[in-house]
Amino acid sequence: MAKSPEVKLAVFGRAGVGKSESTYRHQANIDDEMVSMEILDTAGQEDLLQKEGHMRWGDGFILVYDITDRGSFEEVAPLRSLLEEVKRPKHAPLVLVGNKADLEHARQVPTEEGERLAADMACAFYECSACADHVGTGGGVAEAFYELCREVRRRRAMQGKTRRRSSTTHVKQAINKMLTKISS
Ligand SMILES: Nc1nc2c(ncn2[C@@H]2O[C@H](COP(=O)(O)OP(=O)(O)OP(=O)(O)O)[C@@H](O)[C@H]2O)c(=O)[nH]1
Repeated sequence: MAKSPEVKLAVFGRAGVGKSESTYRHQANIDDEMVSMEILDTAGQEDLLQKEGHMRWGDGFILVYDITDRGSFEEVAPLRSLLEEVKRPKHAPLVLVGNKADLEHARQVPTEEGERLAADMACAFYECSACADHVGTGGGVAEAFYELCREVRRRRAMQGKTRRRSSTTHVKQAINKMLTKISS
């Protein structure tokens, strides 16, 4: 089985949304590849400088809100804007997670709103329950991490191709120059 390089993932979200419970597994077999993830569980209370530092550090990002806390949902879009600013001109791979899906009776954010926000941010969306003892919400936490790893890998593969293409272009240009010189 192939061994892939480490993927650095950072989990962001308001205090209490369930980020610690989300940092769940550090090695996984994803699509027949062993992926080791370094997962940073940021503190909900960190200041701007710390947030920016963690955003620069990460390869991929999980933005978490609590479906029973509308305020935590409203903090997602500003987090995403900061992420875009820090990573510009690149777009950082991310997934959106609505946690505490087991607390349906206390829901404040409808699933459709989460889906809409994810569509606006062009990322995958999961509603899940990070509670270890909760069974039945489709194992969303692990799947969210796996999908993020896949997205990081897809981007790396694309960047590799672009780099290879551009270095081939340079070689071709150099050969053309030499040939022009020789023939003139
Ligand atoms: N019902 C329910 N409770 C959860 C879930 N995930 C986390 N919790 C609870 O929510 C509380 C806060 O969870 P944490 O993981 O500490 O939250 P956090 O986002 O790491 O908070 P900070 O470290 O303060 O930023 C804890 O009591 C958890 O047990 C969930 O999916 N369902």
